[in-house]
Amino acid sequence: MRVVSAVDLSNKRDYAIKVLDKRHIIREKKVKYVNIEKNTLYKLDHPGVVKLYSTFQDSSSLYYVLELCQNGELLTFIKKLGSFDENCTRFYVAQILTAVEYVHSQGVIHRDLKPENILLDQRMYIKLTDFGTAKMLEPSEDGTESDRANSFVGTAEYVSPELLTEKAACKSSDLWALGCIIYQLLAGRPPFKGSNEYQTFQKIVKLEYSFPAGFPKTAMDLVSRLLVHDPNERLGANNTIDKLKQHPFFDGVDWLELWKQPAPKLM
Ligand SMILES: O=C(O)[C@@H]1CCC(=O)N(CCc2ccc(Cl)cc2)[C@H]1c1ccccc1Cl
Repeated sequence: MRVVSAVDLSNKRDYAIKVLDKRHIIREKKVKYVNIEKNTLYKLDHPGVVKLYSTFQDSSSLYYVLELCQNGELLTFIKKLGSFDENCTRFYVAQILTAVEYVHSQGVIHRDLKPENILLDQRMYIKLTDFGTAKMLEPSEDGTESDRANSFVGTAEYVSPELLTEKAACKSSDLWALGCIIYQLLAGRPPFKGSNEYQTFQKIVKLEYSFPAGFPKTAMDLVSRLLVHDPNERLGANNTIDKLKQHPFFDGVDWLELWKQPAPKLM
């Protein structure tokens, strides 16, 4: 998969064009994912979700014309700065949380949330991307977390226990990933990291992680309420994301101004 930038000469606007090689898609048996990404992205409309403007194809490739996120991946900034301070973490986690809340309200589970899939635009606001592995819940499936989607495993460090044991994701799986992202923003590394994928999976199912010295208390409490084995027990599970927003870690966040106020200076 390649992403090239493009300019629409009629309106001088910048776009990102995601180019997928058809042979590769067929070889990787991902034909259904290209449809999922298209249908999901066309359906979603939120400042924290990358916009899909159009798709086209030629004999060798599929093209997705997407909103350009000038500042690239959140992961780049975590690597550059080492970790975020509490104030910046609070802002970015609040933005990610409202974007995830919106995506879930549309009956969609992202299933592969991670700092590489969280892009930053010109204003340094977040935009969720890479919905190729998202799952659109059938209306009947949108019940408690016991309603599962089917087999797909995300990226090792962020995958939830239920995805490893029961091969099925639910909205709460995205909350687990959020817990991993909060930890990583403040600690500079994800909570579960083995020397290989299998080691990482073992740590996840055994809930084997600890907080580094100096990890802020309220953030520690929040992360420990998200990195919980039972998907139903995670803070915000079963469509109670408001309870998540009320956690003391978010004290001071103005949820109504979140997508209007200037992003904090990353330092
Ligand atoms: O759904 C659509 O918008 C069209 C419909 C017509 C069409 O042929 N395609 C491409 C289908 C496709 C999917 C995978 C491979 Cl490997 C080849 C073709 C679809 C398509 C075109 C461009 C980008 C994505 C998609 Cl799914």
